[in-house]
Amino acid sequence: MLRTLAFVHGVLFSPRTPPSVRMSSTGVDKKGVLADKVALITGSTQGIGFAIAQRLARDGAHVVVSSRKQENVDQAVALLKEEGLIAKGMVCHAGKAEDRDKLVTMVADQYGGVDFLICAAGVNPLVGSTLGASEQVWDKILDVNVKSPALLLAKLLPYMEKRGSSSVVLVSSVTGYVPVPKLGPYNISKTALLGLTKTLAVELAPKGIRVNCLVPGLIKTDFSHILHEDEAFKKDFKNLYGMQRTGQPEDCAGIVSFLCSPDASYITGENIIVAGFSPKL
Ligand SMILES: NC(=O)c1ccc[n+]([C@@H]2O[C@H](COP(=O)([O-])OP(=O)(O)OC[C@H]3O[C@@H](n4cnc5c(N)ncnc54)[C@H](O)[C@@H]3O)[C@@H](O)[C@H]2O)c1
Repeated sequence: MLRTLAFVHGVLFSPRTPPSVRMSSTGVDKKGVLADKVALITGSTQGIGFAIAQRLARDGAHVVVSSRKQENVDQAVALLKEEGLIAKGMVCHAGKAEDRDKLVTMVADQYGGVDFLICAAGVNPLVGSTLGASEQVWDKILDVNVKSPALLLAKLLPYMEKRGSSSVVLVSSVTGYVPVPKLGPYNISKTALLGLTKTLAVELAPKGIRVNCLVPGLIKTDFSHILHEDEAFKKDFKNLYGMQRTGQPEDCAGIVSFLCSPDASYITGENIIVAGFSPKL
């Protein structure tokens, strides 16, 4: 007699598999596809970064969350631990070299390095004309959004190449494909990340490190609150692209877990759009 089988993210369960085998009393999926792996996620105390950290931890990884303020780091770690997940945290302003160095030292001391690096930290200090942007604005956007993933990865590289199956996920935006007016330097930084993904994927492939890119569309977070408060924009957006719901941070998390998992072991250099539409069409 045929039994119904469920395939859950690389693990096959029959309906008779007791839930305790899948999920321990602590909430961590001990047999999770990312079990015993270590993931470092920048900009991860809320929004998309937090949803990714939570998902990777639910899939078995030890996660290290970070952002600019200690209280936010503490709160995010506490939330993850409340769920029985394995999490640590450290303050890291992604644009500051000394903060990046401290983070690298911490993960090297505690875990001997990391298997996965997810760069979710991103800023946009300007709504206005591209050519009206000050040099300070350009520097801030390019420092945090574009340079910091490359500089952090450079420091982590000696540890990541030893792990054997490392994965990096950069976080771009559909504005990198389809520029949103008045967000010029931000749009440009997100296009640069598509290029950074391609270049690093080729450069790091011989070292066994895969580099892919998450490309979110409009996702409901504090970062995008101005757009969500604009009812006319949201109506046009829904009419134009069809999906009648708003993207949530969790919509971006499963794909990152997949990109880190062995199921994606032959996938590198890809930009994967999670936007409710495809700007490539
Ligand atoms: N929300 C969207 O619609 C959307 C769409 C496309 C791309 N993105 C990208 O997704 C990423 C996450 O955005 P979000 O919407 O989750 O924002 P969010 O504001 O909800 O969360 C951003 C997180 O990054 C942290 N952060 C901000 N600046 C930082 C810095 N300099 N160093 C370290 N941490 C920093 C914040 O403290 C917070 O934890 C960003 O790179 C953003 O560009 C967001």
